[in-house]
Amino acid sequence: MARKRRVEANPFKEMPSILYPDELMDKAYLRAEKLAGELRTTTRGLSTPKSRIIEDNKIRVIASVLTDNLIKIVEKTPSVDNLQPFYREILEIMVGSDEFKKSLAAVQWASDIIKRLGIQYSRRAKKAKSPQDASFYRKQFVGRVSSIIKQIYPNLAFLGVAQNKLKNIPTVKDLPSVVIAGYPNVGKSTLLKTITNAEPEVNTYPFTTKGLNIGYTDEGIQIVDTPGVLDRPIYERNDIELHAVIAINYLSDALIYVVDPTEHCGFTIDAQISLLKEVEKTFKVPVIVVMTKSDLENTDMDEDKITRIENMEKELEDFNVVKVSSISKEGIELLRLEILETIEEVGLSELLEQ
Ligand SMILES: Nc1nc2c(ncn2[C@@H]2O[C@H](COP(=O)(O)OP(=O)(O)OP(=O)(O)O)[C@@H](O)[C@H]2O)c(=O)[nH]1
Repeated sequence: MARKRRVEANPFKEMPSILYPDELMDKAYLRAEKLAGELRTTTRGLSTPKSRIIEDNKIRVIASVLTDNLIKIVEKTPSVDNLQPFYREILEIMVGSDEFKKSLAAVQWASDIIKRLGIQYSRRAKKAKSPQDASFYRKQFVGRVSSIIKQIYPNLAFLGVAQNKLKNIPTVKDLPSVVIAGYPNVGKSTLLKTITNAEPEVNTYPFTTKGLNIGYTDEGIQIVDTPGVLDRPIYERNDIELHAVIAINYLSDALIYVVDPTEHCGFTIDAQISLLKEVEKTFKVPVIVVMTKSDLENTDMDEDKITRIENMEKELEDFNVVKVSSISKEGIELLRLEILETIEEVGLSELLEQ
């Protein structure tokens, strides 16, 4: 089976900090004034040629500071179309890709137009008939560029917020990855801790308020628990959650679906099986079904529940099923082996740590 992804380091890490219109104009203006000061000390009086030189230089410095800052934003921000699918979904979830694209285009537009105005006004200042004219062209230039910068204020503000949100999203390592799914309270995070023998890294992905929990097995398999993402039927999800499901889909080489046959989780076996089928259909990767809480297997049993469990066993005939208890550790070693075999089955064993 072809691997779906190669997730690289966070592509938004290089995005520069975004200056706001006033800060940007101040920066350009200060640079221009500094240069003008230097030029003035090398000249005496304000003859027409000298004033032309000063105003022309101010215009060129302002244009270049502004365009440099704007173009840096465009160049250091990954283009939406070249993003890997996983990060494209993240972008959609966190800030909205359409608005992101639109804002970058606006910044590019402003940079182009300021560059053109810079050339135009520098020419005018150079040809000015008097110091007053030269200064008038420079002021007109400053007025025009500051109104352009103000015009893209919403776009700069949007990119500033986006940069803040996106710069710290953690990298999901390019290791074979198994995603854990199942209703709330079935024992997913306890299982993750048990099979990875470590406190998982809790990465604050914005999928839900809870983030992603990631742990690593001794063999170097990445196990990803996705609280709030794969824990209820598709029809109950909003748009953002659907994008989260798609993003997680790009990460998963295999799935562990956790079923709690004791129903202590508060969800019926039927509901759990039906979510299993939905997740299996959506992800199209091998699924290991883990029947958890096996230490409680024989508690609270009545006729009804016994029938439901028997039906469940029939429903799960086609699945690879492992019974485990995170408390007594029953089945844990078997599950580890199953995971390893599944990773080998999907052709990813060469990615395992030696
Ligand atoms: N007896 C028993 N209890 C378990 C086992 N695994 C988990 N539990 C308990 O079940 C409850 C839910 O476990 P969690 O691991 O938090 O479940 P979860 O699926 O991660 O829940 P969410 O974070 O809400 O999605 C906790 O009280 C656990 O202690 C098990 O194997 N045996």
